[in-house]
Amino acid sequence: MSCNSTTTDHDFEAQSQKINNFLQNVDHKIVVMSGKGGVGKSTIATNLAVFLSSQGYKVGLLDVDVHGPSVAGLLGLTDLKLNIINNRIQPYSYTDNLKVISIQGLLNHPDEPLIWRGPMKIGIIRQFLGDADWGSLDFLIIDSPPGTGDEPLTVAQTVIDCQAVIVTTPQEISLADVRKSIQFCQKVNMPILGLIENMSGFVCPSCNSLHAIFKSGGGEKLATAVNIPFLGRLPIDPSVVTAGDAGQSIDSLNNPSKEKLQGIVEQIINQLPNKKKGADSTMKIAIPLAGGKLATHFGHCQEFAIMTIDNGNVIKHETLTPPPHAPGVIPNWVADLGCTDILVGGMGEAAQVILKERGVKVSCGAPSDTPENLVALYLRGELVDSGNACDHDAHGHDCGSH
Ligand SMILES: Nc1ncnc2c1ncn2[C@@H]1O[C@H](COP(=O)(O)OP(=O)(O)OP(=O)(O)O)[C@@H](O)[C@H]1O
Repeated sequence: MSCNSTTTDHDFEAQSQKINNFLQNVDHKIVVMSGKGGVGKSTIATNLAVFLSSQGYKVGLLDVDVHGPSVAGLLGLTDLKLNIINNRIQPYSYTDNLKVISIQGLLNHPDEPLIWRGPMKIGIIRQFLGDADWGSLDFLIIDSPPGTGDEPLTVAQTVIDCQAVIVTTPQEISLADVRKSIQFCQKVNMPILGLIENMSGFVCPSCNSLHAIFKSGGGEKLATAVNIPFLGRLPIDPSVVTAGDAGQSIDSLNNPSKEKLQGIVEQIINQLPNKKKGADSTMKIAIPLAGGKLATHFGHCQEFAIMTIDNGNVIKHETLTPPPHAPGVIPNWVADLGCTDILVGGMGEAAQVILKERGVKVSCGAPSDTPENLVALYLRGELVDSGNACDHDAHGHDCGSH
């Protein structure tokens, strides 16, 4: 192996580690795919992200359609520019709950075409995942270009636990391509959350009756035939085009399309294994303290702040003394308290393993600050998990991991 390839392998591994660190802090990863172009995949991905974030979930929306990014335009961000700080991409905060990354934010001009081959596309998608400060998320929604090319394949191979939502229109020609998408998901072992039939009939604005212009019901029949959940259908609605062109979400419409999409979002949430997590759930966050601020020595801290959060508000703040330090005792004590999350400076790997096995989300790399400030940063998604296990050799101390 040449020196160059060793360096490249090493860089790839290092980036894979960063990607996995990020993904560990995302509860649900969903890629929106379609077999055919122009079926409304970006419209659905973008609006799914908007609807979920307006329900209080922390959502990241990632546009991996390198050649035809649409997400920024659909959100009215035609002059989107992404900042890079310390070599890390800063997602655009559309709202407090919705962060967005699209290749468009890195172009000099929105109309500039990208003439890229596979490896470059794979590289930028991996950077969007591993070298971006997303913070922790309830949902990562990924808008993929149509078909089964480099982009969906990179997502399937890189985003562990990713699930697919497939969008189709009712015509046979579109359904034929969707069968390919379904087979693609099966081949790469990516679970399918379900199928959405878009542009399913036209509701006449004058008489309110439904006209099956492109037929209707084909998507549902296909979903039943291949035994995947049918998530719902959206009719052809001229106001969806007007809203999309104006950079407004379907949430702003107050018409049947909004209700239909709301129903689809509920179906998606119902399909998720962990659906109680997120906006409506209560969180219990543990923070090791010394002198009222985060203690860097997790295993030997004086006390723990235990903050209970309900719908984004701190409703209880306790200060508890942990049991004496011994291998595995403190991580299990934190889990026994019912904590859902723990914020630490660094933590030994063994302690991290115990906590993760017991369903406690670990966020490393928190600065020495008061629990109130740290929780506020964490809830805003601004506390970035460094993923660092404690380096014992460097610090010469015991983090309570053994
Ligand atoms: N239900 C709908 N009713 C009417 N128009 C719609 C509907 N859904 C999407 N559209 C419109 O169809 C066009 C294509 O939508 P969109 O860009 O979301 O498709 P896509 O599948 O992501 O396309 P691409 O192949 O470029 O990725 C847009 O103008 C959008 O506003």
